[in-house]
Amino acid sequence: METEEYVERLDEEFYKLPSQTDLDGAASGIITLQETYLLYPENITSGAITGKPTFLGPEAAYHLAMVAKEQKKFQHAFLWAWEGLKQLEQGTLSTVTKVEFLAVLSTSAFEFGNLPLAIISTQQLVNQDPTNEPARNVLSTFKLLYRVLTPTPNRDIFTLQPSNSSYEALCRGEGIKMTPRRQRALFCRYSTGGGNPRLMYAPVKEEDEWDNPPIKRYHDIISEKEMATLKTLSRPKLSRTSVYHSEEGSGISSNRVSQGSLACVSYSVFLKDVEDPVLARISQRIADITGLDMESADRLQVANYGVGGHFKPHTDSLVRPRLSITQDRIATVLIYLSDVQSGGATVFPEIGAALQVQKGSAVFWYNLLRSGEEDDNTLHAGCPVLNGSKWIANKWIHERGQEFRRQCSLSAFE
Ligand SMILES: O=C(O)CCC(=O)C(=O)O
Ligand SMILES: [Fe+2]
Repeated sequence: METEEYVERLDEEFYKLPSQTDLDGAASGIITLQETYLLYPENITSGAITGKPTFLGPEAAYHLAMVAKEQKKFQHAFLWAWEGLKQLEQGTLSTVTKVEFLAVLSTSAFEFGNLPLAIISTQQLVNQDPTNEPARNVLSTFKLLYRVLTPTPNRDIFTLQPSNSSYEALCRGEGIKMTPRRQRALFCRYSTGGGNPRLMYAPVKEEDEWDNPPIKRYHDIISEKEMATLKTLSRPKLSRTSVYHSEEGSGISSNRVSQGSLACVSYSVFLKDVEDPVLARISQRIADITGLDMESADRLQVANYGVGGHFKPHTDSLVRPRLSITQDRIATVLIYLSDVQSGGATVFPEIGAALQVQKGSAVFWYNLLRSGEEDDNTLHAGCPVLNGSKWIANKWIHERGQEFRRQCSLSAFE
């Protein structure tokens, strides 16, 4: 092959390779996972994500450290630089030098609030590179600070501390606020949707997931074949998720994280009922089970999250401004179209609930109180997927048409 032709071919292939944005997105996704699930670099390399050891060499460690530093996550920056340095010392060849790692250790230890470690790292940096004038200056500044500052306990940079976000705790399975007494009042039953003829012969398995606000789970409400059809219909149309934001207008939001990367995505699509008989069937099934009218509901939204993909705490109701004549999203039906090896639960930080991903089941709750007010307790989030691929489908049911199906209340608290 002629050189020119070869170069042309390379150009053609080049766009398929991950871009810098992809790599930064992947790194950012890994750091999100580390924060949420309290993972150290060695957990990542020994297989927390894929289930088998993942080789991340010194270059990857350095990239992760730099991305973490840029996001002011200095502990993670330190730990990744430490990991990279360890690999160099074990003899792994690398284009990143010891000096570069020591520089990251020095700044991140200082920014994190561990001055002695910052001094040790900078001292080593100067030892490695005695001509490095800026490093020598930094070292004397650190030493001076050490002498003049009132001693405070050094923050332990080697131990990850959980943040005080109840969303992240719930994702790790901590802080679930259910008491045994309340638990005893949660039941499973076969439901006919209040005597719906279509469910008389084939009642659905209904389980109380939560009491207040009530959250129900319906098991086996969609077949393997139907789930496969939804995925097949969605795949060619999936695009980065956009979320409505009253302040920002409609647009791609970082709320549901895509990061534009290969490794860390949430893609979604709305499917019309006319697209396939499966969609009309699902709408009908939801109507039968919930007893609500589907006329004003949104189209079915199918979404897929890759590793690191998540959806930050939000409510599904639109409330202000009430945009559509079909009024607000009175209720949500969230169908799980896949299992997830690890991570990805749906959590409710205000009430301390965590719903596990369970393929073929759907969860249902009201976003609005009977008074029409938004129920703040329905704030919820999709936890980052740690291992696997998560598929869901959302049906948002609107107020219009439910006037005779769900009684209103004059009390603001019901
Ligand atoms: O992914 C989840 O578990 C939650 C998704 C969600 O809340 C939404 O799509 O509105
Ligand atoms: Fe939601």
